Amino acid sequence: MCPAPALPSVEGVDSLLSFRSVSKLYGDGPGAVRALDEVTVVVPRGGFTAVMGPSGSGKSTFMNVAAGLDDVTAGEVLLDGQPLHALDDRARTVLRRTHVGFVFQSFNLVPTLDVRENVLLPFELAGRRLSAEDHAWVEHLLGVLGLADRVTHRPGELSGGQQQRVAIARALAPRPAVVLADEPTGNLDTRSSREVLGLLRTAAREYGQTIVMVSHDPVAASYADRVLVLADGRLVGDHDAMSPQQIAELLIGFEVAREGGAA
Ligand SMILES: Nc1ncnc2c1ncn2[C@@H]1O[C@H](COP(=O)(O)OP(=O)(O)OP(=O)(O)O)[C@@H](O)[C@H]1O
Repeated sequence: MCPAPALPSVEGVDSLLSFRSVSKLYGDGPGAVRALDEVTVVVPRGGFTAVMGPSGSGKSTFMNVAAGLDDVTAGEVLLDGQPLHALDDRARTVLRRTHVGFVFQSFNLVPTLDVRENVLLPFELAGRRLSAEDHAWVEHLLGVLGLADRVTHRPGELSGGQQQRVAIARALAPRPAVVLADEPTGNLDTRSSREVLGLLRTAAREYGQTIVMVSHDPVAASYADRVLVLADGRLVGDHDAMSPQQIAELLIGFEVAREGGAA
């Protein structure tokens, strides 16, 4: 299996995604919600980054903005060196198709396509023929994710966890430069979760893919080599790899500080 295609490095460092003072407001006037508040961060190529934080802290907004699915209110986002705000919708779509794989909280599978067709959809959309290595990688993913005996089933015939695994296979299949995964293990049992997390770690370490994963789960985040913490739209933590216990303590610390601040 060959690594993800090499892409030019950005800004002198090998960064794939960077946020510069990014703010995102929903609505305006006194009722506006500041979902991201002056977030500045550089995500290096080939890293596995977990994004954590309480409900409503801005994690999904972070992912949507990173992918150019949502516009920022202030600041800028660069994906593979390209400032997203400077691209029109078509150029953003092309950039996403060539560089980004998604695992959404809602799996966004195509109900009329079977498992294999769903997994191969990114190739179809990009007009890309599968190489022998692509075929081998897709079969490997279907096997590791426990989907080999489900390839002709449609999403409606699968459990929630199986659908989630199809979404993960689809995101990883074309070996995109960056995979944005929002709670990718949310519907999975312990064993399937470990397999998915191991796969994401392999994608980063062995194939140089950049993984950004939102999770509430300290065990899931402990597979990452970096942990970002958001609270009220602000980046309040940026840590190297930690154990599940350390992550749990960190999150409890932030909760206590917030409650103290709110009291
Ligand atoms: N389309 C929208 N319109 C208005 N407010 C929004 C919209 N999307 C998100 N928000 C608000 O922005 C803030 C951040 O939301 P976001 O979904 O990014 O949080 P999150 O950390 O992903 O939450 P969760 O863990 O519950 O999924 C929240 O206060 C939310 O209510």
